[in-house]
Amino acid sequence: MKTIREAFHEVLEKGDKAFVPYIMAGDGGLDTLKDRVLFLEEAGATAIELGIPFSDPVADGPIIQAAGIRSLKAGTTLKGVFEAIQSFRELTTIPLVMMTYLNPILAYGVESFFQACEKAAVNGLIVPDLPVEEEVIVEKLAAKHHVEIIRLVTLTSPIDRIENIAKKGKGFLYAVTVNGITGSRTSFQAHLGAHLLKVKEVSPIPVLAGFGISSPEHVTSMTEYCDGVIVGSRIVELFSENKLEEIKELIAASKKGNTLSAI
Ligand SMILES: O=P(O)(O)OC[C@@H](O)[C@@H](O)c1c[nH]c2ccccc12
Repeated sequence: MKTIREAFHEVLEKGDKAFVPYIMAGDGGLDTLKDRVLFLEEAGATAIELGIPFSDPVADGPIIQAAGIRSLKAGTTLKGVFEAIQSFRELTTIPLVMMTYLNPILAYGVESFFQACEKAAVNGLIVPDLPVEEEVIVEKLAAKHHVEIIRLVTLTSPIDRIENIAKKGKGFLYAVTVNGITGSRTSFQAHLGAHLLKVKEVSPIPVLAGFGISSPEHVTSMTEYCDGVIVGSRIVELFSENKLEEIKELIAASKKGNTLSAI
């Protein structure tokens, strides 16, 4: 099993860019999780971001919210997700990054949560409603159980704050590309490329762009300015429509020598 650093190093050294798909755990039933993870790994994902369904997902757009509701209706629990991961984790080599709001972690018990992460070999954690200033709540336990906290920076963060966050950051830095919630966009701000280059300049760890990326052309053009992309809503949508070939095309666009022209 690779660490986040090893997985990214391998990809970037080849001249490819990283591709991290987001899936909602338990969307389609928890038994689909293994197949989806293995499919994404086979298709060339560098790591997988695994969402935990939550009743009040403030940063999620409509597609991911709907996936969360489907998953909760299917009876998904955090405990169930850990058990599912454990059951197939040995078959995978790429890192798993869990994305959850703070509340489910507190409800599970912070220490038990990190113990379960370690047992299931979860490498990283994204907690969108955990401000850097309050990370002390989880920092020590995360380190003890070998879970890297992935930090987010936004378009409106001043560059010195971005630099601070990047320097404290582990794994990779998540550069949010739009103001607002997750979900597909047709266009991005004109100065986004310059912003991403600036973030890259101050970050000692790989910078991945995420939010709104939904086509192979987006992937190609975004990766000109950073080390890779995270795609959520579009992947969730394509899985629910069973359009697996389109998922492969999205991932392939992050690899060197892909034939798509940038937009
Ligand atoms: O769905 P999009 O626009 O492709 O964006 C990725 C995003 O879904 C995923 O990383 C994510 C899902 N929920 C989140 C909450 C906060 C930050 C990030 C996320």
